[in-house]
Amino acid sequence: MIEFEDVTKQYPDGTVAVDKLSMRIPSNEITVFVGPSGCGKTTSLRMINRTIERSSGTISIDGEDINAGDPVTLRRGIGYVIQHAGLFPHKKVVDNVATVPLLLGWDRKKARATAMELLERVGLDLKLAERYPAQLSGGQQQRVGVARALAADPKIMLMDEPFSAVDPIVRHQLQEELLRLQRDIGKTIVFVTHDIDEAIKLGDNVAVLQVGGKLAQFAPPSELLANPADPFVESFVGQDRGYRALTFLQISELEFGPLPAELVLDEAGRPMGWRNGAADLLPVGPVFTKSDSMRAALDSLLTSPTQQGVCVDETGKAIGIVDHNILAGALRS
Ligand SMILES: Nc1ncnc2c1ncn2[C@@H]1O[C@H](COP(=O)(O)OP(=O)(O)OP(=O)(O)O)[C@@H](O)[C@H]1O
Repeated sequence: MIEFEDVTKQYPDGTVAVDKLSMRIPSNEITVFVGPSGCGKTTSLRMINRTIERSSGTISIDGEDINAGDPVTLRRGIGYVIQHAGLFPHKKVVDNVATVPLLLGWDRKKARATAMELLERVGLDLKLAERYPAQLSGGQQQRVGVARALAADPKIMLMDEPFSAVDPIVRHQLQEELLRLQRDIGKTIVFVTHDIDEAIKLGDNVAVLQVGGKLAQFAPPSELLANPADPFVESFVGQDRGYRALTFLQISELEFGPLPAELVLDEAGRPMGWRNGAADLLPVGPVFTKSDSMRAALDSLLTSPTQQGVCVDETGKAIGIVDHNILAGALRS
C-alpha cells in the first residue's frame, strides 16, 4: 500500500500544488488520479518516486517512509511511464527496454531476452524491436514505454497521462491492453489522466482531485458515479453518469426474451439479419454477450434496426434478445 498522510507540496514561487493530501492506495490494483488541469495530479504522482520532493507530510510504501532510503534505490523499484513514452532516441527499441536490467548488472544476453519477452507481452510486433523509437507510431512507442517500465519487475508503476497523445482508436486499444496485462501482472499502478472516462474504465479506485491539490473523493468508479461526494465531483463525472453507471451492471441481471421469428439465423444459430419484408435483410447491428455490461446491451438495442438487442454465446449463436421493456424492468429492479 502507498499511503499519503497530510502531504503538501508548495513550489518555491509559493504555488500550493498539493494541500494536505491523505489517501491510501491499495496494492496490486489500479488507482487513477483524475481532475482538471493544474489540480496537482502530476505533482502527487511524482512525489511517490521522489522526482518531486514533498514539502511536508509523509508518503510511505508498505509502511516505510519513502524518505528513509535514497531516491535512486527507491526509483529502481518503481516503473515510470510518461506521455510520448520518453524513449531514448539513439537506442533501438529492444535496448531501450533492456536499459534498466543492464543498469542492475544483468548480462546483455539475459537483458535482451527479457526485453523481447516484455515487448511481446505488451503486444508489440517483434519485427519492430530493432528499430529506433522515431521509426514507430505513437501507440507503438507507448507500448515500448510500458515494456521499459516493467523491465525491472517493479512492484509499483506510475503512469502519467501515458495514452493522451494518441488517437482515440489506439488509445482504446492501449487501455484494453493495459487491463489485460494487469490481469496477469497485478502491479500497484497509479495512473494520471484528466479524462474521467479513462479513469472510470481503468481504475479499481479513482481519486478525484480539485484545483489546489485537494482530494474531493476516493472511491471505486461505480461508487463515484452512483454517489458523487459533492457538487464538484458530480459536475466532473458529468451529466450522463447514470448512463455510464450501466457499465457496472451485469448482463446476468437480465432476463432475455425469446428469439423472434423475424431474426434470421444461419445453420449454427448465428444471427444473419432482420427480415422486414424486403428482399435484403436488415443488418443485425452490434450484438453482446453475457459477460458484457448493461451498457453494451443498451447500445445493442439502440443501434438495432428493430430496437431489439441480440445476445450471443461464445460461439456467436443467438441466445436471446432485449427490448425496451426488458431493459426498463431490469433497470427498475
Ligand atoms: N515547478 C513548478 N513551479 C511552480 N509551480 C508549479 C511547478 N510545477 C507545477 N506547478 C503548479 O502546480 C499546480 C499543479 O501542477 P500539476 O502539474 O501537478 O497539475 P496537473 O493536475 O498534473 O495538471 P495537468 O493536467 O495540466 O498536467 C499548477 O498550478 C502548476 O502550475
